[in-house]
Amino acid sequence: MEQEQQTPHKRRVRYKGKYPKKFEEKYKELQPEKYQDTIEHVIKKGNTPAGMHISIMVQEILDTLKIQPGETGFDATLGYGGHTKAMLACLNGQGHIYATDVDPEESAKTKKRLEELGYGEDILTIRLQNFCTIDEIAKEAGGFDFILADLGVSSMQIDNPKRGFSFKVDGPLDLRLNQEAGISAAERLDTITREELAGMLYENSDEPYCEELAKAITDEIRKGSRIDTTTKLREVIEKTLDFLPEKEKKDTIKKTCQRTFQALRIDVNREFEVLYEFMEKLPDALKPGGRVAILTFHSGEDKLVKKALKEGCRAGIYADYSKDVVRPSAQECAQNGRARSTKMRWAVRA
Ligand SMILES: C[S@@+](CC[C@H](N)C(=O)[O-])C[C@H]1O[C@@H](n2cnc3c(N)ncnc32)[C@H](O)[C@@H]1O
Repeated sequence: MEQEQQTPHKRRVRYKGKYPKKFEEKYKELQPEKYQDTIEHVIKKGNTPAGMHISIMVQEILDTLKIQPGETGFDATLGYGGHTKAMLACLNGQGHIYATDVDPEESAKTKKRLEELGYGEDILTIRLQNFCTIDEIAKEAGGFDFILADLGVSSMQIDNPKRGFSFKVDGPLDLRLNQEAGISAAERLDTITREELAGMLYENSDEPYCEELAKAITDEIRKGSRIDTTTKLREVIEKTLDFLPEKEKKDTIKKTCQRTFQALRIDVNREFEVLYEFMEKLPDALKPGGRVAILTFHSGEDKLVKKALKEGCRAGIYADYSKDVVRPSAQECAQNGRARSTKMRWAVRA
């Protein structure tokens, strides 16, 4: 008799209560191919399934970029690949998209996912590279007919506690888009001066309590207590703002946590520097008549993009650009809370 193949039994992830709460416990959401019903249910409730990213303003981007079969495009921020997939569909099998991301962990998963959908190297080239190297990629591609940049972080990165992006869950205070390069936010705090930290909080996220926070954080570190987890940083913020009246304390602490984490993320990933470089190189990467759409998520990014496009248009580099910002619909914001802060700007190369 043939021996029956023994596959080791894998125990279901254990969690307290009726539904899993922690990222790593959400085993159904983390296997979307197997649990499609769960994914649909989570999205319908206005949430993003663990390990997934819901692409923002997809239709508005496609309307702006007007992609035609045979064209060559660049997706500067691959992420989960939702926008890339929608743009690839417009090519209808003819043309090519180049895409970059600096996150080795997530871009490997996205590459595999898109390959399984039939988007191989013949139509899609994925590079683990910073989008500020757009000039090198444009040279290889012979210029682009369309370019998309959906700035910031993906939901997979925010929700994974090991990445340290969220003050809501405990994890190492890392905040790097690429955990294999550079230094973590905890390491950055180890040696930062009070003045430098106050400046960073103010410049990167307009933090009104930048002075108080910079003092509290650097005092804590000087006492020998490293701030190396998301919880420790949140606790210092809570203690520093404890003087606030009860009725505004909770909300202000939440907003201060958001701004502080954002400021550190911008710093460790040099987000303003690389965005500035990208905007400088953008005109030469676009073919005449080529179109670009850029999604930003905070005022610092938006100001930088707006200024570059406006000056470019004045100088005759762009034939047209978005005078007003384009926002996601109320319906999209209701379905996906993470879309609420999105602003889209576009331009057409002269
Ligand atoms: C908002 S997500 C993009 C989501 C994507 N559009 C989608 O539909 O799934 C932003 C992505 O850009 C990547 N990223 C951020 N800054 C980058 C940079 N300077 N160069 C390359 N990738 C970057 C992040 O790692 C993240 O995966």
